[in-house]
Amino acid sequence: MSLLEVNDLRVSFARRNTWFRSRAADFVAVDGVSLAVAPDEIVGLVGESGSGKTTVARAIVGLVQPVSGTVLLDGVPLGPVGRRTTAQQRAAQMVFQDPRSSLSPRMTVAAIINEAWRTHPESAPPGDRTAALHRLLDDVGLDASVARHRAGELSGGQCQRVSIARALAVRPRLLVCDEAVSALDVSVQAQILRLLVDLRERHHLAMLFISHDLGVVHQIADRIAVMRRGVVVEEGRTTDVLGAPRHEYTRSLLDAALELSTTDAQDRSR
Ligand SMILES: Nc1ncnc2c1ncn2[C@@H]1O[C@H](COP(=O)(O)OP(=O)(O)OP(=O)(O)O)[C@@H](O)[C@H]1O
Repeated sequence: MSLLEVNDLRVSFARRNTWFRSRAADFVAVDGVSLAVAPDEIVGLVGESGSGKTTVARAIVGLVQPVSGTVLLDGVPLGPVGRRTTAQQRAAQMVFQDPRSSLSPRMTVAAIINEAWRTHPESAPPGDRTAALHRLLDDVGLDASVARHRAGELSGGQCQRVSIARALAVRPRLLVCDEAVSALDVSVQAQILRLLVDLRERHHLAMLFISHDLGVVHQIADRIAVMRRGVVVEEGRTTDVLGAPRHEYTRSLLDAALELSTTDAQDRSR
């Protein structure tokens, strides 16, 4: 059985007609998306900017209310936004693109993790929290001394490790990573990707990994779903989708990625 199942999800946003100060027809950002993620599986969600990837992610974790469709975790439908149980809120955690803006720069790393435990006390470790905090930091490849630092003093890669630790602190089943490595240098990107693959194995985590970068998704995803204008146009095993794309849009994304990497290589050789 799938851990996450999204069925026929539809999300729209109200639009205003500024000329007549009236309400225009709603804009449909996600138009009947279905996808599934098995336990321990990493599914990549790709597509160009504005295709609706983040909106799908936000609907899964309960940050936006869909017009219709269902999101099931372990076969259980998740409630509407604001009415999910705490266990449901914990189960799917999101890791955002820009770790510097998703962490409060003045808070220490210890305070950030403790806040997650305060929000979800049922996931807080019994006994010595300092030891648990250090284990958590070790889990994401950070030294225990980082606990005392404020988020604003850390590098982008360290901040993203802290964001991942904060998500792990509440013992989720699914990580929804939205462009989680896009703001990082290529070498740091590779380290964070390795960490995510590692965590999947150690914690039996499933992941929905959203990225516009096919190269990155190729490195991490078992399966890929390709979104265009609110619709999934193609999905399958990563090697199949990227090796022999069936949809013209996937082919155009691949061509664009190839062109970009050729230009990069030429720039580097100059
Ligand atoms: N809160 C909102 N109100 C109005 N329109 C929105 C809102 N959130 C998203 N949209 C619109 O929905 C569409 C899909 O946006 P979304 O952020 O999901 O795409 P995306 O594929 O994640 O793109 P990007 O990678 O640039 O974030 C876009 O046209 C966007 O402008």
